[in-house]
Amino acid sequence: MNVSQSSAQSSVRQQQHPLIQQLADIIEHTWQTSLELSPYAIPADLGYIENQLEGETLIIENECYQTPQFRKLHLELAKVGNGLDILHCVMFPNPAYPLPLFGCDIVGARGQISAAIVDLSPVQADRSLPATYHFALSQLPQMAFSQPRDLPAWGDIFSQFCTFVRPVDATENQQFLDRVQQVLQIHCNMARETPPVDDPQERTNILMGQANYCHRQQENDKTRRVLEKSFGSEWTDRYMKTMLFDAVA
Ligand SMILES: C=CC1=C(C)C(=O)N/C1=C\C1=NC(=C\c2[nH]c(/C=C3\NC(=O)C(CC)=C3C)c(C)c2CCC(=O)O)/C(CCC(=O)O)=C1C
Repeated sequence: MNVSQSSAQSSVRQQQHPLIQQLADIIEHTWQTSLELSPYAIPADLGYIENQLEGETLIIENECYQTPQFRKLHLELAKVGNGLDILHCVMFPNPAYPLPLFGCDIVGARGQISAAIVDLSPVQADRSLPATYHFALSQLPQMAFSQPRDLPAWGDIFSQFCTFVRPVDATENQQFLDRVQQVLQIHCNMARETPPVDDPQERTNILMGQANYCHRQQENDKTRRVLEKSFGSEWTDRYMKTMLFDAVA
């Protein structure tokens, strides 16, 4: 099933910022070529969402898969009116695997990306990444971004390797794209090589780490406000808890 081609052809990404289009294609291509994808059923009303409010159309497109190592791969593209373009991506490991959480968020307004973040976030209680990841990420080439951004308080869930920037030109857009591709490829390669854990306590620790990540991400009021404006707080709360950041614990 060549999903990436079909989804790339008929996707909202054609109406979004080029960096978001390229990132969505790269993420899909890397998943297709590095992981054994299976379908992941999402509620029929949440696959493609279009909402008109005060003349402004909000379009959300969700794509989900699963693999032996990942209970959910989620790629979401959203377009708010003709102003806001968003790419959201989270890879939730199967809690039997001691793997970090890959997360990526790109927000663009009127042709300028204002927030671009990519991270492999630890689930360990001491906030450390597995040594193999730490080594691989520390080997990545240093990148210079002229406008690094400060993380909000809930951003203590991100690792020391987190890239959070406002890319200012085509060179920095390309650098960010390269970084996402490098991080994603490391993650897919590591995931394939990582055996599941048997120890019940270790599995509990993984579940707790994922739950913490999801609960902290739900503190992002920038996301909440955009969704609430179109769908109200009750819908938004359910959406953030069941589609964007659904903890299994
Ligand atoms: C892996 C990390 C990560 C993941 C997975 C994630 O979902 N968010 C993540 C991070 C993150 N996002 C941020 C900001 C914004 N997010 C949105 C909106 C949406 N983002 C979405 O995914 C969706 C659902 C489609 C919507 C609607 C807007 C509008 C902004 C403001 C843009 C700006 O400041 O220039 C910030 C800065 C928060 C701050 O400074 O307080 C961080 C750290």
